Amino acid sequence: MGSTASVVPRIPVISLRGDALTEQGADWTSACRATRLALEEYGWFELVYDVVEPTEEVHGSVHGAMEELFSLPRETKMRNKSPRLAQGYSGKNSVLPNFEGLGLDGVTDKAACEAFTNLMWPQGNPHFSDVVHRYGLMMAEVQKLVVKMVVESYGIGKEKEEAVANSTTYLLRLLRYERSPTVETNIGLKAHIDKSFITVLHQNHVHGLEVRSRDGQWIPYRPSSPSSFAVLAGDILMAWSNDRIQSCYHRSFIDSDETRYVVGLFTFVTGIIEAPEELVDEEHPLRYKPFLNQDFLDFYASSTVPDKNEANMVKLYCGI
Ligand SMILES: O=C(O)CCC(=O)C(=O)O
Ligand SMILES: [Fe+2]
Repeated sequence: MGSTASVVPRIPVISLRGDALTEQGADWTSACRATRLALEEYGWFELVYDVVEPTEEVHGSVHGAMEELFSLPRETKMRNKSPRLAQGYSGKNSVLPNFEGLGLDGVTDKAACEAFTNLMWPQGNPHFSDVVHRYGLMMAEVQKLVVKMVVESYGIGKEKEEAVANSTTYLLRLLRYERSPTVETNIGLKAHIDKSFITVLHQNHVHGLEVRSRDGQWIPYRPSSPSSFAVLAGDILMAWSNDRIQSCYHRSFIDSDETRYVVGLFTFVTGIIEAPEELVDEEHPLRYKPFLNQDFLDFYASSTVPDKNEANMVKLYCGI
């Protein structure tokens, strides 16, 4: 029997295949409960989503598309401009020397994928547009499934799930990590909390993500299969759940000589964020005033609090 003193906490792994994917399936209820508990206790989990075939081809196609995208000249990538947080082109600068990212808002909409593609390849690149659109749709399905499981496990009315689903926006971020030869640091992204509702991440075979546990230990993410997604709770989910779910604090590194590619789906909600009444009771009094996701993002962007990555920004914005 080993001591538990220095044991790194395990990450919850939830596998969705076969029966567990359908409401009628025998495992559905336990999968819903496991998902909710993982988000409540850890703020994230690994989801093995074994429903897309052939696995290697589906995921490999998007990594190939990213390779093609990031090999474009910097001036081309910089055409993807946005005043919004994390939506334009970022990285390969003194703040983020080992990182590069491009945002594609509205990825579930084919026209948005085409517009992004045409910005990068004015002569057109239907293959890229198609691959990214299909991958975005799949990730959106993953996100919807997670919302459905959480809502069901809390016993919240179906119309609330629909309300969330109908007002969700889908920002796809394509991320690339490569050790810069001119800097000492191996940091990819400094520790932070996503300002999203939910973040879904898929990486190639190169590791780098770490998530902080409640007792302050950094847990390295080592996906157990190529079909694994990391599902992270963002600040908006924390507020919506009335603090039952905690948003998760994470960071990334690049230690490898190989390039690390990550596809991230960051979802946001356009309507008013307000905890469902089922999540408010004597033991859990209302913790946040109703607010708009975009207003919170604007507040975050303009805030001058000393370390806004560490601070509980949503509490600061509308906590009761
Ligand atoms: O590189 C990763 O796995 C995480 C990326 C991330 O945290 C972000 O883009 O917000
Ligand atoms: Fe993040």
